[in-house]
This record gives sequence, structure tokens and C-alpha cells, in this order.
Amino acid sequence: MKITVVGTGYVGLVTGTCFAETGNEVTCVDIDVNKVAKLSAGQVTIYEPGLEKLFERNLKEERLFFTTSLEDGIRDAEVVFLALPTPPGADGAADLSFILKVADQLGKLMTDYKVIVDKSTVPVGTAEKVIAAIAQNCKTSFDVVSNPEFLREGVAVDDFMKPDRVVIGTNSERARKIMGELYAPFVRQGNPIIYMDEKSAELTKYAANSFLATKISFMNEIAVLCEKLGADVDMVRRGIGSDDRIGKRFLFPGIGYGGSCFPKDVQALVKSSEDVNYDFRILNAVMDVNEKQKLFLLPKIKAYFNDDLKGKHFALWGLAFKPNTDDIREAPALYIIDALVDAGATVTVFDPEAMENVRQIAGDKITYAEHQYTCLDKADALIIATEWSVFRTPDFNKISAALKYKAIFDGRNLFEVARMREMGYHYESVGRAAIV
Ligand SMILES: NC(=O)C1=CN([C@@H]2O[C@H](COP(=O)(O)OP(=O)(O)OC[C@H]3O[C@@H](n4cnc5c(N)ncnc54)[C@H](O)[C@@H]3O)[C@@H](O)[C@H]2O)C=CC1
Ligand SMILES: O=C(O)[C@H]1O[C@H](OP(=O)(O)OP(=O)(O)OC[C@H]2O[C@@H](n3ccc(=O)[nH]c3=O)[C@H](O)[C@@H]2O)[C@H](O)[C@@H](O)[C@@H]1O
Repeated sequence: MKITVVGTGYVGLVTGTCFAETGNEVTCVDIDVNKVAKLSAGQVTIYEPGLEKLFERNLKEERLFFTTSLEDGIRDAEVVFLALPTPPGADGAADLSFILKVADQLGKLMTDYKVIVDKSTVPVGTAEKVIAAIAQNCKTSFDVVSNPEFLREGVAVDDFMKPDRVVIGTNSERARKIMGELYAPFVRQGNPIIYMDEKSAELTKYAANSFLATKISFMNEIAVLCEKLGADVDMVRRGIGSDDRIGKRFLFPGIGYGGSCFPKDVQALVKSSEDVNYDFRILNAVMDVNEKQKLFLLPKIKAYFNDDLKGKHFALWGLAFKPNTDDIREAPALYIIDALVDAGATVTVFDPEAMENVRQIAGDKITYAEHQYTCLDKADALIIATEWSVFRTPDFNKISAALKYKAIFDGRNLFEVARMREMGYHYESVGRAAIV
């Protein structure tokens, strides 16, 4: 099938590449001229494990194309995916201007029937708005389908190629058939295509992200309680996660959730609720807990340095909002850096993939280390913000030799408390006994 993907960011590029991988001819459209030039020249523009191999193969075998021209991009396409930004507006509602602008352009350009797919995360009722925007000028028939994406960054290719489920929101038999054919290679017995109406599909996406964010904030509150009661959150996590009604995943406490979606999608669902006079109390609490959790380590760090961080120098391992991605959107590390600098401290950072993205926004406010151990030079203490696997079994001899104080503040509970005690570290983490 010939398809188009409009927007070649994290979702669009993975979507386009994976649909090419199942034999479709895919044209990706983006307004970012540099991005399109790099992609056309064979350079992948995001860090996603496993993407480069698929990308290169499909580019070489001429199933994957890139253009800045929407008109060229949609020509002869049966399906057009919109994988455009839906950032939070000033009031927290999802900003649909990117989507509706392209919908308007499509209405003017389309010359034959197409299925237009909302792949982006959009508020309930957006499909109707997209239909209206296209219909204003469109001379042909078309359908609009809601097909929310559930991939996680860092495992995006795997998540797309082996989805737990595919959600298709449409009342059009014609569109349903086309989408069923397109997704057939991705679904098997255990992970079906779930067909529903557009509004339910739109809400499913927000409900999924919001529930996952709720699990995280719940465990972060349990972690705070563990510290006050002298319990161990790792034990509690294992104790409750063994109940398959709760499940083992998304129960890891830390310094809060970041990324481009949980923060914006929880906020957008709260806003959508307010718009229909509903006060979504749980989600307001989820957001409040998460905001506070980002700086969970700061009081511990300040207490260790007698509430005076002026002139102190910190090594910070981890910048990306989570491991295996270069994405720093809403990364807790950025909030920690700001708090340390505001308190008069200096910071040297290291991250396996996200350094350039941080350098673009933080510039020379901080310093950047080429290696995780040179990051420790002249540091008073080490702070860990992202659980990259390369940080999980470090050379503690190098750490203790480099740090002025044998102090580690671990926002992702990487190390065993007992072991840190044995090695004589001052070790503080989230929801577990502090080693002082
Ligand atoms: N990043 C993720 O892990 C996931 C994101 N989503 C949703 O997918 C949507 C896209 O997210 P990302 O891919 O992360 O965004 P992104 O910001 O990485 O990519 C968006 C792309 O759209 C392009 N663009 C903007 N205006 C355009 C236009 N008029 N024509 C063509 N291209 C245009 C931008 O240049 C950019 O390359 C959002 O609604 C997001 O909530 C859903 C699931 C996962
Ligand atoms: O809509 C989206 O963009 C995507 O958002 C999340 O995926 P993602 O944000 O890429 O990353 P996650 O692995 O979900 O982690 C999100 C945040 O939660 C944090 N987290 C995750 C799990 C956990 O147990 N504890 C925890 O603090 C991570 O550190 C990270 O900051 C969802 O998991 C995807 O299903 C969804 O498609």
C-alpha cells in the first residue's frame, strides 16, 4: 500500500520506517528542511535502538522516501498519517494548530479518496475537527480515523513492530478495511486490533498515559512514606507487583516522570475534563506529586552540605528523561541542574546520548564531560538522574578516588543500600534507608 506520514519526529519516523518494513511504500513529509535533507541522505535524526538498520534497509530498497512537499508526499497515497506535535497550549490544553493546519492543506490538495489518520495524541472530538477542516475545500471523499500510538521511546521499534494492541477509531467500513489490511502484519492472536468509535479511541490514549503516570506518582508517594516509616520501597514494590491485578511494571519510584508525553497528556486530560465541568482530582494530585518528585534529592543534598551549596561542584550522570533515548523533554535532570545552579553550585554532566540536546539549551551554564569518569573530576558528590545501564555497575574505586566526598545521591535507585554501606559511601536514594 502507498502511505504518507506527515511529521517525521519520534513517532513519524518510527511509524514510516516500520510500515516500509512490512512492504508498504512510504513517503514521509516534514517542514524541517534540515531533517528531510539528513533523512534523504540516509542519516537517522533520532536515537532509537534498532531504527537505523530498518531505516537503511528500506531507504536502500526504495520503500522509504522523504520530502518537504505535502502535495508530492500524498500523491497516490491511500492512507495519510498525521504524526504532528500536539504540545500543551498556555492553558494546558493540547495545541491542535499543527494538525488543523495540515488538515486544511490536505483538503485543498487531495484529488482522490484517502484515509486520514490521527496518529498524534489528540483530545476527544479532534477527529470531527479534522473532518471539518478538510471538508472546507475538499473535492473528494475521505475518512478520518483515530489511531493513537503507544510506543515508548527507547524501545519504539519493538513496541511498534509488536504492539500489545492496535486501536482503530472509525465508523467507516471502508476505512476499517484499509486499516485492518495495513496493520495485519503487526497483530497476532494475543494482540488484536481493537475497533471502536473515534472518541473512545482518542480517550483511550489519554487514559492509558494517565493511568501509567498515576502508577508512577503512587509509587513515588509510597517511597516518601517508606522513608518516613523506615520501610524499603523496593520490597514494597515487589510485594505488591507480584499481584497480577497490579503488575510488576511501572512501579519504580524515582525522581518523577518526564518525557514529551506523560506531563503534557495528563495536563491535557485534566483540561479536557475541566472543559466539561469535571474536576479530575486524581490527575491533579498525580501532577502535583510529580512536580515535587523532580527535586526529591535536593533537600538531601542540601542537608549533607549544611544547607550551603555555594561553590560546591556536582557531577551529574544522566540527562535524558529515561535511558536509551536522546530525548530530554521534561527530563528531571534539567530541573535538578537549574536548582543546583540557582543555589550557587556548578555542575558537570555526562549522558551517553543526550549531551548535544542539553548543550543546545543549557550552553555554558554547565560543563560537559566526554566520559562518565572524567565527569567526576573536582566534584564534591555524584548525582544520578537517569538509569542508563552503563551507570549500573560502575568502578566504585574510580568514583571514590575522584569525589571530594564519598557521597552519591541516586534518583533512580541503581545500587543496593547494603553494598553502599559496606563501601563506606554516604548514599541516598528514593524510598530506602539513607546511609549517612
Ligand atoms: N514521542 C513519543 O514517544 C510519542 C508521541 N506521541 C504523540 O505523537 C505526536 C508526535 O510526537 P513526536 O513524534 O514525539 O513529536 P516530534 O516533535 O518529535 O515530531 C513532530 C514532527 O512534526 C514536524 N512538523 C511540524 N509541523 C509540520 C507540518 N506542518 N508538516 C510536516 N511536518 C511538521 C516537526 O518538524 C517534527 O519533525 C504527539 O501528539 C505525541 O503526543 C504518541 C506516542 C509516543
Ligand atoms: O505517548 C507517549 O509519548 C508514550 O509515553 C510513554 O512512553 P515514554 O514517555 O516514551 O517513556 P516511559 O517508558 O513510559 O517512561 C515515561 C517516564 O516515566 C518514568 N518512569 C517509568 C516507569 C517507572 O516505573 N517509573 C518511572 O519513573 C520514566 O523515567 C520516564 O520519565 C508511554 O509509556 C507510551 O506508551 C506512550 O506511547
